[in-house]
Amino acid sequence: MGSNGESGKLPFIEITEESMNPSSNSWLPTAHKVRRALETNGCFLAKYNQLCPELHDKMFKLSEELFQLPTEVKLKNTSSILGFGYGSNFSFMPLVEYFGLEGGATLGATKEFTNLMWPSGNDNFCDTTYAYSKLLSELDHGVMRMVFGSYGVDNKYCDQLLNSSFYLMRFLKYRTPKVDEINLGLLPHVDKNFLGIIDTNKVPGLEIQMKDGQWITCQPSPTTPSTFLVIAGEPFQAWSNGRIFAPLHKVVITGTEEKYTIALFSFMREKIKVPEELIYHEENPLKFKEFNHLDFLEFVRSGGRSKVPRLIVPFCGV
Ligand SMILES: O=C(O)CCC(=O)C(=O)O
Ligand SMILES: [Fe+2]
Repeated sequence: MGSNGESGKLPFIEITEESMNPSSNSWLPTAHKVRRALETNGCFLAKYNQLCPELHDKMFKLSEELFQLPTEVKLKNTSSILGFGYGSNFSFMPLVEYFGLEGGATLGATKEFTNLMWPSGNDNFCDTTYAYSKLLSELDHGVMRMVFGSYGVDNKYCDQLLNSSFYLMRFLKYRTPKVDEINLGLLPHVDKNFLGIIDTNKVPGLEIQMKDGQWITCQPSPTTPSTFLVIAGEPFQAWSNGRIFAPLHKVVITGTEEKYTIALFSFMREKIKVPEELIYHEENPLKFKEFNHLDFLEFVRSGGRSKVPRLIVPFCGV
């Protein structure tokens, strides 16, 4: 994904191996940029060369193979958590179809998913998916460490939270609309994960609403490979006492080509609690009570709330 046209508005930040190392000179300046971007609009484009274009291409080819499996096989991908398994044929957004690899970026869960989809094995899918998701998870954790560090939050607290994280790797495919069919790929929503890393094939369609209300298109650019969208979800907003913005976004399919997306979403097992460093009792009092991330997902699922875009304030706002 890259920037051009309207998506020029998204900051573009280079995250190198060196700048991900907290003892390097470039770490803190990069951390401040990352934090400012997430506070301003809740997302930015990360140029991350550790994940090379060859691995990206290989992963997207395998994703096409995954979507070619028979429906009865696809339906075996289930989960007790809303949106974590296989989904398709939604009347309100008919173009999208997706799989969820729960426990993404771990070899065990990747093997389990592969064996469920290909009972006779598919080592190429398993090895590539694991290598790819591992690199994306390092970017995800690297970005979180930067935000925590930029706020001056105690490292111990940061480690405790990050060590409790787990991932959902989601594979999405959007077919093109038939005549007279709506072109909405994904309803406008705000993510319920902590942080997300999004990769796409060359087909555009992701639109994000900036804090000022303007919608921008996130345009994949052939001239900037190894570029990924980093996007904050509502739990990160609560953790930061409201300083990180979690943007509304949707997918609209206008062209004649199918869009494929691969996303890695992080979730926390440890309670999410605003760090002391982010509460100034007079001017910036506590705005969110501590909460359990999985309880938040259950709150979203229950009571017919799943189409309400913003739910963190009703869930744990003070
Ligand atoms: O396909 C995309 O670009 C967006 C996916 C997304 O927003 C999601 O899965 O929450
Ligand atoms: Fe999303």
